Amino acid sequence: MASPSQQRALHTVQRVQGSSFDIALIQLGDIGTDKAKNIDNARRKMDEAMQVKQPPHLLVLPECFNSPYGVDFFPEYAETIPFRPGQTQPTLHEKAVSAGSPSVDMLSRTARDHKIWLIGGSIPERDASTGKLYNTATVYNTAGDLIAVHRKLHLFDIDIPGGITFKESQTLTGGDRVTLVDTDMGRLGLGICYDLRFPEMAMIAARKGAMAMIYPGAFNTTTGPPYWEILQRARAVDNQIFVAACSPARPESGYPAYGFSMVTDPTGKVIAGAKEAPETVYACIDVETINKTRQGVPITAQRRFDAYPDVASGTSS
Ligand SMILES: NC(=O)CCC(=O)C(=O)O
Repeated sequence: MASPSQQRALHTVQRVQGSSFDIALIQLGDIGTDKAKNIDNARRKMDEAMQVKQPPHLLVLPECFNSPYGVDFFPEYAETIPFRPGQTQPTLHEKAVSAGSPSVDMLSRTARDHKIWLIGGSIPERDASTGKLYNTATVYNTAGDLIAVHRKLHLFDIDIPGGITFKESQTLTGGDRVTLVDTDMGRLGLGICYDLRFPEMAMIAARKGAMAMIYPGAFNTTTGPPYWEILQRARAVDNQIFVAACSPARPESGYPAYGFSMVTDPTGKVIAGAKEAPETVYACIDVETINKTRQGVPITAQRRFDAYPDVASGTSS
């Protein structure tokens, strides 16, 4: 016999609150060793992405957009970000642009100039008080205020003989929390690249009402083909949410970023995507698709937490 709370859950399909919005993933090319050039290039590509008939409400950049992706580069390219994880008040635009981080300065100005929401990919971050380095995504509202950061939680430490060996932990420290961002459009979950492999983050975000998981990323030509798309579709289907992941384009040399930025809907269908070359990917995150998917296949209301009590039930708030 189901308990009263299970009975209630059986009849309540979890509806997501929010409004539909357009997203653009900027698959940047030419990320090189000249940091100022990387920052200028990102700004130019974002300006271009806004020159369409129906400009997007949210822009997303790739992982490590201001620096080559490599452990030896992180200490040199790291910037101190004027926002601490867990901070509840935004860092206002004026403070963000005067804090001495050229990347934050550019991102904050871009969000404000275009009056858009912006997930500024990620950059190597140096914590001002501990000196530790992180791989960190920053988020801006339409006034250019810095409203959230996500420090990559799971560091990319892998060793595939004959494929790729990478050890972010040689120079980086992992973050310590799942990041949810409340926007005008609704709640978003945020992860960075390797975080995509850990279903718990997306599950927690979805149970707490996120309508999409957004991942700045940089898979590579070894792990990209077998894993990049299927991981995104799995996160989307398991949680009946949208998933968007933004990569750099495939470079001629250096870390072989995979490309293939894409947006997946709550049924697991890839609704927009790029190939290897630089490109901006546009898609609509439609709340009603989430609600329709959940009504048709009501797994959000059918979970049997009585049978797996060690898995937290989460909350829709
Ligand atoms: N930048 C990253 O975290 C890469 C993750 C990756 O390639 C993977 O296979 O996972």
